[in-house]
Amino acid sequence: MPIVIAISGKRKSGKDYCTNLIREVLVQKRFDVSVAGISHSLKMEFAKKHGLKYEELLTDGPYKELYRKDMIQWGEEARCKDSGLFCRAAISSTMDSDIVIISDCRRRTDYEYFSANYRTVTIRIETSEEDRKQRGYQFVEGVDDAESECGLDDYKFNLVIKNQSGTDLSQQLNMVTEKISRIIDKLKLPINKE
Ligand SMILES: Nc1ncnc2c1ncn2[C@@H]1O[C@H](COP(=O)(O)OP(=O)(O)OP(=O)(O)O)[C@@H](O)[C@H]1O
Repeated sequence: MPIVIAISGKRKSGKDYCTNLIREVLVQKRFDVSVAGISHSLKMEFAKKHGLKYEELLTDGPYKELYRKDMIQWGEEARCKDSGLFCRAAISSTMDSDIVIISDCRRRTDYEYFSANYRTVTIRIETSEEDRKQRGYQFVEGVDDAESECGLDDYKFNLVIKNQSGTDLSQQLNMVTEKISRIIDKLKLPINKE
């Protein structure tokens, strides 16, 4: 069963950017690492259920816009019935990996699902509002004040990565690999044999 690194952060905090860096440093340490996304699994399930084009739903083009409202509503209803549904779907195809990075946790129920089912390390990506704006962020009412953006604001994360200008990321990435290596040693997991 994989170890889960559950990443969260505000829009444009750099979740994808840091996910890639974390994946790279762990691959360098010879771990078998997969990356999965909860929003991708929602889109996949929505596409299957409604006979739509999954790949097109991943883009920011007009196709996605056509279905955006229905997809959000369907996702909320499905989550109400089963809060772990999209988390389960996201990780299901990566079970053979040593480590799975979930790049887009947004809700307490996401962290609850992974923590209840996997050895999970929660990582928050933090950045300044100024940096987010430079990366294209603009406040949108109903989005940036919604549960999906604010639900984890007060969560006690295992690690916090400061991904903002003037901050060195390499030292922080070392903290991640050290934490993961300690967990693997402690659990005596039969991985990373050289
Ligand atoms: N430390 C950094 N140095 C340079 N560019 C960065 C850094 N962090 C993020 N970026 C850039 O900022 C943009 C937003 O980052 P990213 O897509 O990783 O954010 P996100 O949190 O995943 O966003 P969203 O919530 O919208 O999916 C990207 O173009 C990314 O390359």
